[in-house]
Amino acid sequence: MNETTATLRWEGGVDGHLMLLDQTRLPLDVVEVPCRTVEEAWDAIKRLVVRGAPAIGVAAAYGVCLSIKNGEAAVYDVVEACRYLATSRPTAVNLFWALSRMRRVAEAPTATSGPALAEALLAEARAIHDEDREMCAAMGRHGADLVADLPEGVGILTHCNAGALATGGDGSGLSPVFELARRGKRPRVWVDETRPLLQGARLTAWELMQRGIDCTLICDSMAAHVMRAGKVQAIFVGADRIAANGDAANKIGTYGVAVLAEAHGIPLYVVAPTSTIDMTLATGAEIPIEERAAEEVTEGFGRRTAPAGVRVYNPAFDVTPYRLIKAIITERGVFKPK
Ligand SMILES: CSC[C@H]1O[C@H](OP(=O)(O)O)[C@H](O)[C@@H]1O
Repeated sequence: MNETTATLRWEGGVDGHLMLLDQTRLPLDVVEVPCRTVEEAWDAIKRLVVRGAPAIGVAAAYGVCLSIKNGEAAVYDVVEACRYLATSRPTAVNLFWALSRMRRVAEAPTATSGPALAEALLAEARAIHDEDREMCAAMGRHGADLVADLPEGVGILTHCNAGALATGGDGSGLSPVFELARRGKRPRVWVDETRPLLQGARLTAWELMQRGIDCTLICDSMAAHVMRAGKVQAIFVGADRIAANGDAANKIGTYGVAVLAEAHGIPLYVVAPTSTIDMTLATGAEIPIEERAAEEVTEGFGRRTAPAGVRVYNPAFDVTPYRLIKAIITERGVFKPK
């Protein structure tokens, strides 16, 4: 399959709407779905139709623009849209960062209303999207530069999906992998399937195969064996929120990968735009961790694999302490947690 459909895009002008590549349908179907109301945008974020911290932020910014009616925007509607969209998912700080930018447009002392505010809101959402594209490219360069001395055929392990599907551009955690491939390094990627929602199996493997990059899908439980066999020289993951001390929240299972990485002397790199850094939180202990429905574990993708009524704990993220992170790669450069 060689599909190149944008993760998300705005169609039309101030009376336009948001188009999303429905990530719940991948890899079997490449389907775009429209969001024409703020409520539809909320639902798309909640159900992971669009997902990944930067992509959630960009989608929320466009979601605020869906409060525009007949080409006119009203401050009250914008503020209400921001409040509502902020309740969709709690962990990815990019969501709140993007919504605060949109709200500032409406509440600025020089703010306008009606058609002028509508144009200003759409311009801000487009700016957030364009900036994300640029950040993705920069993270790819910085990440590839950091591991430039690794040999051709370097083994890289990934967890979850931090590719183009998780951003408004060409990815965060996967961006250095794409850049290494462009530089002829022929990376060999070991893709954690990433239970329970299988973002690795469904999305990362799909993205890598789309680009002809060597990848091998493994169950999460196989990562230790693969590392011990010397098949992994570096690990790249994304992040949903990074605290001031460098602790990073990412998809559940990342902390376990980080502990395994330390045990095997393999560097683990977190790749995230600075919009993912939350300086209001001193440590990762304060990062809100989303808990999701039990059915994602007991009957993922419609097939029951656990007894009815079994108790389930389904945290969608965990926190990797900074001491297990070799470096944090952002669009502004590489930071090594002290
Ligand atoms: C580039 S951020 C990607 C980040 O988001 C994913 O979570 P979800 O799929 O639930 O949105 C995962 O934590 C990825 O690392």
